[in-house]
Amino acid sequence: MASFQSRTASTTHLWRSIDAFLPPLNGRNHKGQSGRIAILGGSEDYTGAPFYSAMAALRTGADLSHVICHEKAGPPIKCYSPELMVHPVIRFPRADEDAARAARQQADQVMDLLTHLHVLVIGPGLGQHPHMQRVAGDVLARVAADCQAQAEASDGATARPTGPRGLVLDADAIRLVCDAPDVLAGPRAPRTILTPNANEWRRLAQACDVDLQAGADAADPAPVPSATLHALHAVASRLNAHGRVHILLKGRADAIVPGAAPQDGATPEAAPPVAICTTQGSGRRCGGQGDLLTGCAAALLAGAQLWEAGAFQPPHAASAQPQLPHTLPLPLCAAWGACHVVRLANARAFETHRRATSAVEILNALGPVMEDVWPVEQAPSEVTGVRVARI
Ligand SMILES: NC(=O)C1=CN([C@@H]2O[C@H](COP(=O)(O)OP(=O)(O)OC[C@H]3O[C@@H](n4cnc5c(N)ncnc54)[C@H](OP(=O)(O)O)[C@@H]3O)[C@@H](O)[C@H]2O)[C@@H](O)CC1
Ligand SMILES: Nc1ncnc2c1ncn2[C@@H]1O[C@H](COP(=O)(O)OP(=O)(O)OP(=O)(O)O)[C@@H](O)[C@H]1O
Repeated sequence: MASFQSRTASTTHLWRSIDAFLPPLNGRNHKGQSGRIAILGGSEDYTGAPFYSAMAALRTGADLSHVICHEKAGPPIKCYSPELMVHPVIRFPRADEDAARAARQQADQVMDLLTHLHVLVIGPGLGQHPHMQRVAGDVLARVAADCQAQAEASDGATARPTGPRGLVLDADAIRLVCDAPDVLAGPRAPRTILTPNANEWRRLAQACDVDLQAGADAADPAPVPSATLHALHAVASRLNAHGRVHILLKGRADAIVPGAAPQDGATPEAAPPVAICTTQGSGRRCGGQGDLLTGCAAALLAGAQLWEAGAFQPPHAASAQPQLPHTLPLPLCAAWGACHVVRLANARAFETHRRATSAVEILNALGPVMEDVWPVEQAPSEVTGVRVARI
């Protein structure tokens, strides 16, 4: 069995990637060009989760952050923050309505809202109500199919997909993948990061028929045991055999593993790159940290995809296609960067708030942490004074 640990991605390469695809603050971009994100989640019971996710995306540098939620979640989320655009388009069907039809119609409305967005997060606060799951499952399948179809249509042409080409799936959305493990199987499926916690991971592995006990060695001293890394690779490969799906397993050390990527020219038995994040957080394990992580990952994934499309190149750049000095998958780098900053924000919030640290303090620490990690070096504006001209 190949050793995954020996192929652990060096953080130097991870840093270089994230440095490259963090949207530049050069005053040339207009609103939205550094990332347009939506969170599909938020139900009657859970309104905090989509708020944390959407706000974390903004604090990580995305320009626009939407929440698409149940009608009863809309008012509270709108009251939490004026910065979020909240669309409470999901409602339970009336007794005289055809439930499947109502779900389809609401999914249509959601799809309309997704036009021109870069990354969609599904799951935070979605809940397990069959109607919420049905609408979200329909949206997931349609985003996957649209991305595939539009990528095929644009081969050799300049047309670009108009819906999200990146997905982050967490919490209750992991159930959707468990129920339909082929939903992301296409060779041009959206680049997807699944972010299971230990509980969700067990469910996902079971749905993919991957035995978590195979090769398990209780004496393995690695932060993430080799058997777990193999299982992560097996599950990601089962979900997509073309390297489009990455799994970020959260825990004491976070592990990010891509599925098989035959297009990289790697031999089938070669081990894939793996990123492990052991950045010091704190002992505080309050709810909502996973939600913050999804928003950060979405913003960084959007940046990565925009960078790849040449969106951050200066005008008249010699090449529209930027290059990295390595072949680490972009979602791997984005996911690792998100783990790193959320852990740092946890540690920073804990310095002040100690046992009282909760998700809102971690959210508020994200801005200072982003500035520590990626300082903004100079004022973006080229305007140095006021000029009055006669016309
Ligand atoms: N403010 C809000 O609005 C928030 C809303 N949220 C939303 O709530 C919804 C449900 O999310 P969830 O996490 O409670 O459900 P799920 O993962 O099924 O856990 C069920 C059981 O699994 C276990 N367990 C959990 N983690 C584990 C671990 N690491 N390692 C091992 N075991 C673990 C644990 O059981 P225990 O072992 O303690 O008996 C737990 O009781 C979802 O929509 C989410 O987005 C949250 O994001 C929080 C903030
Ligand atoms: N034992 C741990 N030690 C240090 N950091 C951890 C630990 N467990 C999780 N984390 C950090 O917290 C982040 C969120 O993981 P967690 O397991 O709390 O997710 P979750 O249960 O899905 O969260 P949520 O409450 O938002 O649903 C992880 O990415 C990781 O960085």
